[in-house]
Amino acid sequence: MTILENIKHDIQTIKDRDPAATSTLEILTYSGLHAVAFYRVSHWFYVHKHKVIARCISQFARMLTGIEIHPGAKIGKGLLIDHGSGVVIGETAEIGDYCLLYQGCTLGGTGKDHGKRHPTLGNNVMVGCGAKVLGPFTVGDNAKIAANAVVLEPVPANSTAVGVPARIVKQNGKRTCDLDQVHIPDPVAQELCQTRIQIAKLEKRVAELEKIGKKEQ
Ligand SMILES: CC(C)(COP(=O)(O)OP(=O)(O)OC[C@H]1O[C@@H](n2cnc3c(N)ncnc32)[C@H](O)[C@@H]1OP(=O)(O)O)[C@@H](O)C(=O)NCCC(=O)NCCS
Ligand SMILES: CC(=O)OC[C@H](N)C(=O)O
Repeated sequence: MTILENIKHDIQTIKDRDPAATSTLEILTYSGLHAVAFYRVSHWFYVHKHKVIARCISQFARMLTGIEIHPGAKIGKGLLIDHGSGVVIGETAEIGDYCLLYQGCTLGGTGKDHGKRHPTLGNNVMVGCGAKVLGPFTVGDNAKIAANAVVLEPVPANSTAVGVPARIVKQNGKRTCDLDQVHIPDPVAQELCQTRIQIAKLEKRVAELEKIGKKEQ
C-alpha cells in the first residue's frame, strides 16, 4: 500500500469506528489522523535511512498533535488514534491492522530491555485511555486493554486486561476465574474453580432436598 492509500484507509476506519465522526471533512480535523499521516511519511524516511528527517517530521507532528509516534514503529492498516493527546508509541512497537488507541496511552519500554523494547499488538486491539503497555511482549488479536491498565505481560487473543498490574478478566467472552492469581488464565486454577462452583451448587441442592425431606416427615 502507498502512503496515500494507507491514509485513505485510516480515514475510512475513523468513519467506520468513531460514532462521533459525521463526515470526511470533520475527520480531516482529527489530531489522531494528522499524527498517523505524519507517521506514515516519517516511517518512509526512516526505512530509507534518513533518520534525522524522519525524527524532524515526528517531532513536528508531536508539537502539532500531542501524539508522539517514533518513526521506527511498525504500524498496520487503519489505525485509529481517538482524541490522541498524550499517546506515545515507542521505536520498536508494532501495531497490527485496525487497532484503536485512546488518548494518553503508551506503548513503551520498561527500561530493562535492549533491542526490541516495546510491545507488539495484533490486529483489532483496543488500548484504552491512559493505559500503559510496557515491554517487548505480544498483545493478541482482538484484545482489549482497559482504561488506565498497566500491562507488563503478554495478553492472549480475544481477552480483556484490566488493572495495575493488569490481569486477564475475560477471555473469549467468558469471565476468567477469581482463583487466577497469575495474569494469564491458568487451566489448573480454572478447573479448581469450576469444581468449587459445582460443589457449591451441589451443597445448595442437598440443603433444598433436606428441607423437603424434613417437611415430608
Ligand atoms: C475494559 C473495557 C474495554 C471493557 O471490556 P469488556 O471486555 O467489555 O469488559 P467488561 O465491561 O465486561 O468488564 C470486565 C470487568 O472489568 C472491569 N473493568 C472494566 N473496565 C475497567 C477499567 N478501566 N479499570 C478497572 N476495571 C475495569 C469491570 O468492572 C468488570 O469487572 P467485574 O468482572 O468485577 O464486574 C472498557 O471498560 C474500557 O476500559 N474501555 C476503554 C475505552 C476508553 O478508553 N474510552 C475513552 C473514550 S474517550
Ligand atoms: C470521549 C469518547 O468517549 O470518545 C470515544 C468516541 N469518540 C465516542 O464519541 O464515543
